[in-house]
Amino acid sequence: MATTANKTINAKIVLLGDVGTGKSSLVLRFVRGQFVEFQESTIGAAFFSQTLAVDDATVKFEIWDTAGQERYHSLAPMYYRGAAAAIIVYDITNLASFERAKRWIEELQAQGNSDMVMALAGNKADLLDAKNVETEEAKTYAQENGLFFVETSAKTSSNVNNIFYEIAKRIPRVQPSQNPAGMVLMDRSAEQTARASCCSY
Ligand SMILES: Nc1nc2c(ncn2[C@@H]2O[C@H](COP(=O)(O)OP(=O)(O)OP(=O)(O)O)[C@@H](O)[C@H]2O)c(=O)[nH]1
Repeated sequence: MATTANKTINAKIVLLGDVGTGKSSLVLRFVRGQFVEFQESTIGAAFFSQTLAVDDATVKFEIWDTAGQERYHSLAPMYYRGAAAAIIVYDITNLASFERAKRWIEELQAQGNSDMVMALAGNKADLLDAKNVETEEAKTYAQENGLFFVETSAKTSSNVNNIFYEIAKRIPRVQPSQNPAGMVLMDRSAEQTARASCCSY
C-alpha cells in the first residue's frame, strides 16, 4: 500500500564566526544534546549530520562546523559554497565578534548562493551580565540584511533547536538539480551506442 511519505530534503549548512563564539558548542548541543565547558578549538572543520522533521518535510542537515581562527579563513569557501544555509555566530559578550559576523555576512552576500538561508546567532545568551552587543542592534542589522536572528545559548540550550528549525522551514522545497559543476565524461563508444539507438532524423 502506498504511503504518503514526507518529502526528504538534504541541506548543507555551514557555521561561521569568530574564534570561541560557540559554533562547535551549538552543533554539539543540537546533534548530541551535550555541552562541554572547555570545548577545544576546531581545526579546519568538523562534519556532523542531524535530521529534523518540520511540518511538510524532513530535513537532513549536513553540518559543517568551521574553525574560527583567522588562519583557516581561506578554507571557508569550500564549506559555504553550495550550502543551502549558514548560521553566522557571534558572542553577545564580545563586540569584536559581532563586527566579525558582519564581515562574514558580507562575504556570503558577495560569494555565497544567492538563495542561501542565513541566520545570525548571538550566542552565550546565558552570560547576560557580561552582555556587550545590544539585542536591538543585532536584530536591526539582521532585518536590514534579510537574516533570521535569534540569541542562543549552547550552555542552557536556549533557542538552539529553534534556530535549526526556523532554517529548516525556510529552505526551498524545490532544490536545484544536483548537476556536477565539472565536465561530464563520456566514453566515445557509449556515445555512439546512444546515438545509434536513438532518434532517426
Ligand atoms: N557560557 C557559555 N559558554 C559557551 C557557550 N557556547 C560556547 N561556550 C564556551 O565558549 C568556548 C568556545 O566554544 P566553542 O564551541 O569551542 O567555540 P567555536 O566557535 O567552535 O570556536 P573555534 O572552533 O575556535 O572557532 C568553550 O569554552 C565553550 O564551553 C554558551 O552558550 N554559553
